[in-house]
Amino acid sequence: MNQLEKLRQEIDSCDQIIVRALEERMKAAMKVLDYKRSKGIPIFQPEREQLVLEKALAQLTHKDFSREIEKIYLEIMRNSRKLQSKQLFPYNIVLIGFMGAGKSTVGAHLSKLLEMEWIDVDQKIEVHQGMKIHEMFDVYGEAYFRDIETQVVHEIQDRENTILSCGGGVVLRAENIEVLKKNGRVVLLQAEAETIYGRIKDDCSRPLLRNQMTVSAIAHRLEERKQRYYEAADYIIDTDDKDIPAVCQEIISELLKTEK
Ligand SMILES: Nc1ncnc2c1ncn2[C@@H]1O[C@H](COP(=O)(O)OP(=O)(O)O)[C@@H](O)[C@H]1O
Ligand SMILES: O=C(O)C1=C[C@@H](OP(=O)(O)O)[C@@H](O)[C@H](O)C1
Ligand SMILES: [Mg+2]
Repeated sequence: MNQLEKLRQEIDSCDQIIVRALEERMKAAMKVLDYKRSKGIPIFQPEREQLVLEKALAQLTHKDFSREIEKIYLEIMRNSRKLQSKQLFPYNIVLIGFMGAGKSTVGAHLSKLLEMEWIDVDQKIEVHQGMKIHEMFDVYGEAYFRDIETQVVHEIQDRENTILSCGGGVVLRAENIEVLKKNGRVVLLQAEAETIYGRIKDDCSRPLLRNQMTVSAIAHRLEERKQRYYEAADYIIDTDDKDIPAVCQEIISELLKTEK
């Protein structure tokens, strides 16, 4: 055996240890998951990941490698979250609610937390059409936008284990909700008109509120749509006075509470 082969053997034996250890780690993570579920303990705890990372890095004898090992560890934990999410949420998490309820922001945050894929329907429409939503309303009108919205909803219907942030008007067509419910559970994010106003008053990207950004105009439109939101919702989350991480934790615990 030449020198290179001997050195490669060293790597091979390291790989054997790594693969075995990773497999054991994943099995242990699954056991922790089952235990937490049975006791109703929050499953995704970002602060715990930081501790795990610190403990792992403290074991290093060669501090020169700490940056690389840290990156590998972050990846291990990212994959662990992904594995757990696949097990816990084999369906799509569909976020609906009025403009400013937080569907897009919560979707992005949930996606990082759960390491699940995320589609923002409005963003997909913008890419699809090569223009902003408000331009689409101006140039082609709302009816055209609604048709594209329905088209995109159909395009994404076969997805699984994905977070889908919808536009506020997705409930206006029963067909959209029917399609989204095939593989998804619908979570309604709620907020009072005053809260919504506070969140979006300076944002002019929402054409339906462009010339009527007032609490009463929001309250009026909210009232018009309320029934549709409630009918579509499998879960309802109030978001007033909750920050984004708190809304995400509540969504997760509500979804896990009930096996529908
Ligand atoms: N729970 C919340 N607490 C504070 N700000 C929020 C909350 N949810 C959303 N926001 C803010 O409100 C604005 C609109 O949120 P967005 O996610 O675009 O809503 P939507 O997609 O439902 O229209 C953003 O600036 C976002 O940061
Ligand atoms: O409520 C609506 O009818 C709409 C909501 C918007 O999305 P957000 O709810 O994410 O703002 C966007 O789809 C479009 O401006 C129409
Ligand atoms: Mg949005």
